[in-house]
Order: sequence, then structure tokens, then C-alpha cells
Amino acid sequence: MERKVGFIGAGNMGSAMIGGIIKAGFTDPQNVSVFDPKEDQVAFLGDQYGINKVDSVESLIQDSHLLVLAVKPNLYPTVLKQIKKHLRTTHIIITIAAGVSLRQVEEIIGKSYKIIRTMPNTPALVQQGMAALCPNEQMKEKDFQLVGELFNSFGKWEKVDEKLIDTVIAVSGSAPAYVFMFVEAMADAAVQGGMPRKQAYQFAAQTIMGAASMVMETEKHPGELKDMVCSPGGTTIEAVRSLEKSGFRSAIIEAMVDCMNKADDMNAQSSKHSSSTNG
Ligand SMILES: NC(=O)C1=CN([C@@H]2O[C@H](COP(=O)(O)OP(=O)(O)OC[C@H]3O[C@@H](n4cnc5c(N)ncnc54)[C@H](OP(=O)(O)O)[C@@H]3O)[C@@H](O)[C@H]2O)C=CC1
Ligand SMILES: O=C(O)[C@@H]1CCC=N1
Repeated sequence: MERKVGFIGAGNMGSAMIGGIIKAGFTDPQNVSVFDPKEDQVAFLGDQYGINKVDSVESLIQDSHLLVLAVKPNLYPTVLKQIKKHLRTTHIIITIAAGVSLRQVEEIIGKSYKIIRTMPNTPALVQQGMAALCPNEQMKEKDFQLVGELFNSFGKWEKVDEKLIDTVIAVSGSAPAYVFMFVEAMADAAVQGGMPRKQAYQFAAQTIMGAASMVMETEKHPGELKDMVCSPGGTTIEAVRSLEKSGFRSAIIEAMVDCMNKADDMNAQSSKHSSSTNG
């Protein structure tokens, strides 16, 4: 029972987690259940991974130990109210939504449940995810270890204080989108230089993956790694000069600050909503 995982919602993020979990063999596919009103999506996941398709949230809860709430943040209050009456205190409730705090979840279902707020990202699909985990007080060490193992199956994770979660959203949850834009822009330029587009994506993506691996494996300062590419009077320093002129770093920093501010606005919105619906 311990490794039975139920997904309420299996859109972009839920299905990425499911893909990683099955590929890593965290549990048998028959131990993963999914409930989502999108029938074609559920059928696709069932065919692709051999997981259980269930037609009610009640049976999913009944048959799962780990419950992943993979619906949009605005649906959290509705879904939490719906599942509340079926929950057992042994369940581990895993939240993944931007802007929904542990406190807000506890305000709806009560404080006696094991809840862990997490922030995954879509590279989970290829087992290269990065996630943050913030457990509530009911989570015991063995519960936390189990969730850690679940998240290990689709990438890396760090335990963080919940007050850092908006920063996590900016630096990893939302960040794959900016990296995909970077790949696209690099490929566009390579196409402009005459390279076929498909080949351009390979060159751009492998270069980003290689550079990221150098940061992780050498533990050298990224500035030093950049300097190692810049030959005096060479090509790279021309590109670096051009990027600095266009405000490349500032554009990234500003984008991430906007991302954090948006997450903070979402926190405020959902907090207003939960206090208005809970008296
Ligand atoms: N996408 C990402 O990269 C990341 C997303 N997240 C978080 O993950 C959560 C889901 O986001 P994402 O996967 O992008 O969203 P999606 O819209 O792709 O997926 C949500 C899924 O939930 C379904 N759904 C709607 N209502 C219910 C319900 N009552 N019960 C079960 N399923 C339901 C939706 O169906 P329908 O479309 O028919 O409504 C949809 O298939 C959000 O809270 C988001 O903050 C966190 C990190 C990264
Ligand atoms: O865009 C969003 O709100 C979600 C949260 C992190 C990634 N996607």
C-alpha cells in the first residue's frame, strides 16, 4: 500500500511526474492511479504507461497512500473540499501548486493530515527534474523519506523552507520555459547561419545540457567557465559584448523577479479565497 500513488489531475505536470515514476520503477504501474476529467489524456497515460484509470476521486483516494494534487491552483479549494471526507490520517498529500500554502490547505482539510508542499518541474518526464519539498508538522521522517524516494525517481530535490517556494518557482518550476526559449532563439540563429532546423535544436540543446553539467560537475564559478570559452580577441567575447549590450542578464533577472511577484500575488489571492470560504 505504501507505494500506491494517486494523481488527481494529470495534465502537463502530473503526466511528467507519472512518466518519470514509471520509467524509474518507483512502483509497479498498477500501483499508480489517475483521475482526470480529460478522458483522452487519461486513456493516453493508461496506454503509454499501463497505469490505472479510475473514474472517481473516491476510489482513487481509497486505493492510494500518496495523493498528488496536480490540478490548477484555482481548483485546489474545490478539490480539497471534495476529498476531505474520504481522507485517512495515514494518507500523504502532495501539493504541487504555485501560490497555495500549507496553511491554506490545512485551513480547508484540517491540521491532522500529513501534507507536503512541493514544487516540481516538467523535466521530471525525462528524470531530470528539480524540485523543492516542504513538509508540514504531521509528516514523520519515514513519510518524508518515502516522498523523497518518489521525487528521486524523476530527478533531484532539496528540502527548503516554505518561505523560499516563490523563489523556487522562478529558478526551477517555471524556468524550463525560459530555457526552451533560449534553445529556440539559438536554433533560429543557427538556421539563419544555414543549419537545418532539426540539427540546430540538437546543437543548441546539447550545448545547454553540457554547459549545465559543467557547472554541476566542476563546481567552478559560472563566470570562470565563461572566461574559459572567451579567447582573447576571439569570437566568444564579441557575443558576450553583444549580450551585455542587450541586457541579457538583466532580462533574466527581471523575468524571474516578475515570476516571484506573480507567485506572491497568487499566494495573496488564494489566501483571500480560503479565508472568505472558511468564515
Ligand atoms: N506545468 C508546469 O510546468 C508546472 C505546474 N505546476 C503546478 O501543477 C499544477 C497543474 O498544472 P499543469 O499540469 O500545468 O495544468 P494542466 O491544466 O496541464 O493539468 C491539470 C489537469 O487537471 C485536470 N482537472 C481539472 N479539474 C479536475 C478535477 N476536479 N479532478 C481531477 N483533475 C482535474 C485538468 O483537466 P481540464 O483541462 O479538462 O480542466 C487537467 O488535465 C498547477 O497547480 C501548477 O501550479 C508546478 C510546477 C510546474
Ligand atoms: O506557470 C505556472 O504557474 C506553473 C507553476 C510553475 C510552472 N508552471
